[in-house]
Amino acid sequence: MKIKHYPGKAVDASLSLEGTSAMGALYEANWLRAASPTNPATNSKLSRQNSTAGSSSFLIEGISALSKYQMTLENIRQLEQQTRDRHIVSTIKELNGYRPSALQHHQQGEMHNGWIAEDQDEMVESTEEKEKLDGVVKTAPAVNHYVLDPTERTRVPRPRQQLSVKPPSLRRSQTMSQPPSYVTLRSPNKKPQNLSNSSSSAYSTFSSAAEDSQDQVVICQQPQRLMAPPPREPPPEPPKRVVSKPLTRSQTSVQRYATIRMPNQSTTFARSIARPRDSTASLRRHSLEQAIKALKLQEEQKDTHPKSQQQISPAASSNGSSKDLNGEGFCIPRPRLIVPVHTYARRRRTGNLKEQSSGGQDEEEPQKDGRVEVSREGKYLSTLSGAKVLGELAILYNCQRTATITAITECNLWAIERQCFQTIMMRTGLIRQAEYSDFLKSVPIFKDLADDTLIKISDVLEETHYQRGDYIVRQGARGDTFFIISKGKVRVTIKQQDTQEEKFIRMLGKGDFFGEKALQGDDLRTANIICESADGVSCLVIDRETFNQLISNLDEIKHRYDDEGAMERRKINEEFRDINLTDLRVIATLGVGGFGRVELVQTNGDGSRSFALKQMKKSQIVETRQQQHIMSEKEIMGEANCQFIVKLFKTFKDKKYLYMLMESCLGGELWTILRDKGNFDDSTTRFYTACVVEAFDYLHSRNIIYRDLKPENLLLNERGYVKLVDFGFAKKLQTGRKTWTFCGTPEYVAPEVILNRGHDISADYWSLGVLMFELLTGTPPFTGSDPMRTYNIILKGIDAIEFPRNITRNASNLIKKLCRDNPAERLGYQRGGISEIQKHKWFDGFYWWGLQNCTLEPPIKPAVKSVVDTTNFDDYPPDPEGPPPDDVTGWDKDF
Ligand SMILES: Nc1ncnc2c1ncn2[C@@H]1O[C@H](COP(=O)(O)OP(=O)(O)OP(=O)(O)O)[C@@H](O)[C@H]1O
Ligand SMILES: Nc1nc2c(ncn2[C@@H]2O[C@@H]3COP(=O)(O)O[C@H]3[C@H]2O)c(=O)[nH]1
Ligand SMILES: Nc1nc2c(ncn2[C@@H]2O[C@@H]3COP(=O)(O)O[C@H]3[C@H]2O)c(=O)[nH]1
Repeated sequence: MKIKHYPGKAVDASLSLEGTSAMGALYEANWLRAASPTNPATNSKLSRQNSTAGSSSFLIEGISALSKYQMTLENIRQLEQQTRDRHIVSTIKELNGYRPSALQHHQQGEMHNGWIAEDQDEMVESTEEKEKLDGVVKTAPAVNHYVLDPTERTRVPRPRQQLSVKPPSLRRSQTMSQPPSYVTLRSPNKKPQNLSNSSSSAYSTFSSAAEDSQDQVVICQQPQRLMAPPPREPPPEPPKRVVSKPLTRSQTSVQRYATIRMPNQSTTFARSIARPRDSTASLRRHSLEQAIKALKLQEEQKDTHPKSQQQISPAASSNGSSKDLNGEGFCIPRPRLIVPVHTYARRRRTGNLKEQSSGGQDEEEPQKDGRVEVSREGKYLSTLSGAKVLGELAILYNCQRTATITAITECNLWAIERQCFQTIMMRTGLIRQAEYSDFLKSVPIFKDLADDTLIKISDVLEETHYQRGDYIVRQGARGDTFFIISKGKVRVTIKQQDTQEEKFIRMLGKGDFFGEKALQGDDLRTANIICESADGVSCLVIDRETFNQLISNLDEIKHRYDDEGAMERRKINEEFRDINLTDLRVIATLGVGGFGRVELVQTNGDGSRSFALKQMKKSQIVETRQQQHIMSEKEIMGEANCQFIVKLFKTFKDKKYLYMLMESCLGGELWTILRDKGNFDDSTTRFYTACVVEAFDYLHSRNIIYRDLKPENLLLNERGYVKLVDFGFAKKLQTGRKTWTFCGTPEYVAPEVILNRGHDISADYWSLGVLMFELLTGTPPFTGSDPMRTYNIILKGIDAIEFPRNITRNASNLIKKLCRDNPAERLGYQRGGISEIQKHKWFDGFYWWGLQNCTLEPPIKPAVKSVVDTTNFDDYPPDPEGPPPDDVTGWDKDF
């Protein structure tokens, strides 16, 4: 569920429980008045002209309707549970004004007059709508309105992150000290409020609307402010009104009922104006119509079993619910309904309202159900008849009537008073919340969650229903929701890459969940979920925000549907679960990085293996504002399960350092070998480049950008295979999104990074071209005496670079295709993806399969005599700086 914000007052969304006792008294008074034969309201003529129905018939009907309604409150609830239409359910839920969270939002909202939230900007699509909302913002107090939006929307690109600066390295300027041009990207400014476009029409509560003059009975009337009314004859004198001044909020419903029974009157409740979208409106209407149908059904049943009819006294029905929600003696107040019947006279339709919908049969049609016509701004919208609900929008949004309803035949309408309606919603909502909590508690993965967490979840979840064969989730689609199956079975399938056929994976049933992967990853669904049960599937749906806050940390959720690789990875990590820092013994230093040293270590009890322990000074990470990068490094390396990426087994921390325990690669850095050899031949370069292509394939298919390719970050294992290390700049991107962090190594950085145009995985293909060039020649193609000069050379492009003769034509062709100025033109980034690189002529005959299975013989076999042999590494003197200061600020709590 997403939170959408509507201007206006959130009265409907914020009914507090304390209010119910006062409300109870009000209802009681209303009930008595409605039931009393001397009630002036009931004595007044019904809207049917010259009706002989009279007050007594109305009264009788009113009382019996009242008791029936009280009996059928539960019906509404049952309807909510039974209905298969997900819109109905979500809508009814949406109507519930009971949520404590909604109340809080409302209270906050009231302090924020005149705002439009970002979400709202997204929601309002047309300028016209925006303008109207702007107007609303000015005139109406703020409201928080909760809307389930089933469409999974796109996100706004993240603003550029802070300039990333890593400390200088020993050998190469590893990261840019300053970008050449630094442009701070800000979040898009919030739309300025258009205060001049006020929509606060001084709309009279009982304005005698234009339609009044047209011999029509207007039941609800839309304010006329949006359209200049056509010139008309002056309206005839309106009939004398029972209530002549506008109602205020505190006035009782009895007074309002008195007014609504006025014949030939338009009845509207003037409040702040907020115009809900029509789609939402129609959803709501639909749900209420279903509710009324259920009421009717029950009534019919009662008619056929008259003995079962009981008249419920207000005292007996007013308080107490069948369900004690919390077991603490709290009873949900049972709302009392005042259901007077309003009769509206049938009138001939006039004006510009569309005729054809009724097929001109109005005159002849029997009067059985009654029909009304809906129009807006003078334009015909629809004709409603029999068990349809209308007038709910003004109540829900506390706004002026959004359409005009005109009786076109004789109609009997049942009216539910605002507060009563709200109470029904509150009550049914609370009952449902309790049911959801109970259900969640019965689901094993949630059983250990705290009660208040379960309540929070039940508070926001939405129930949806699907028919057999429906794709609940489609692989590749964007996803923003998490599902728990409450009824039925679904089938999980995954499209095969080669055949595109859907492979059956598993069945999921009641209590199972799905949809977590898109929320944890890059938004995209990784499998299809198809409704399997003949009688449909019901799911409880949770929005991303709630998922992240309350559920995502559950281990079971994270790993239930791990693919093979992830499972294997987890097993590996399990192995290291019990290893502590104190169990590790330092053998020698393997390297020095930006934040500290990398030591070769062994565990105390096991001399057969060795590990690399990267030790990073916390104070230095904070100084250079690299906290986020370090967290990302841990996450990406800790999850990666690729033989071309160094594995991270465990992390530790103390007051001064963060530690990463990794697999050790004792063949040394590719940089060292390159330095010693000067340059590599074509085939050696091909092997190492291919290893990187494999690593990139793994990362890019997960939408992870690496951003720090260079020979220093390529380590050889004892066999001579190359692995990517140092994921300090790696980042998981949202699909289709770019990132703006200025980072990398000057010689390897792509032009769009320098120009701060936003970059993505295509920047890695650029650096792959640079790597090829450096491996083949010993020097990167773009090399200046300082980073600024280097950037200038990069911006001149690869075509300005002279290729030495030892670079073959195919190699130079591939380098040029990788180092295209335009990221979209780079090989690997186009339709064929990374396979385009693998298929390039330069790789002709390369044994990719052998590489992937590690059966291919590497070109250089490093000399590694034992698991503690560090001869392939340079010698490093002890750290001259000594230990860093403590950092106990806690930023690293998740490390
Ligand atoms: N798993 C490992 N096995 C062997 N040596 C390693 C390993 N990890 C790192 N090293 C050595 O330590 C050096 C520094 O490691 P790394 O690049 O991860 O640190 P860093 O602080 O991120 O460095 P940089 O400043 O280059 O970004 C590497 O270049 C390499 O020589
Ligand atoms: N805005 C709108 N209201 C409609 C439509 N069809 C029926 N209605 C009903 O007309 C009612 C007019 O009063 P409300 O705005 O309270 O609630 C409105 C709806 O219940 C429609 O297409 N648009
Ligand atoms: N990728 C994957 N998803 C699965 C599997 N079994 C169940 N699922 C669920 O299918 C869901 C499809 O949408 P998501 O990718 O969001 O989350 C996925 C998982 O919750 C499986 O074996 N692999």
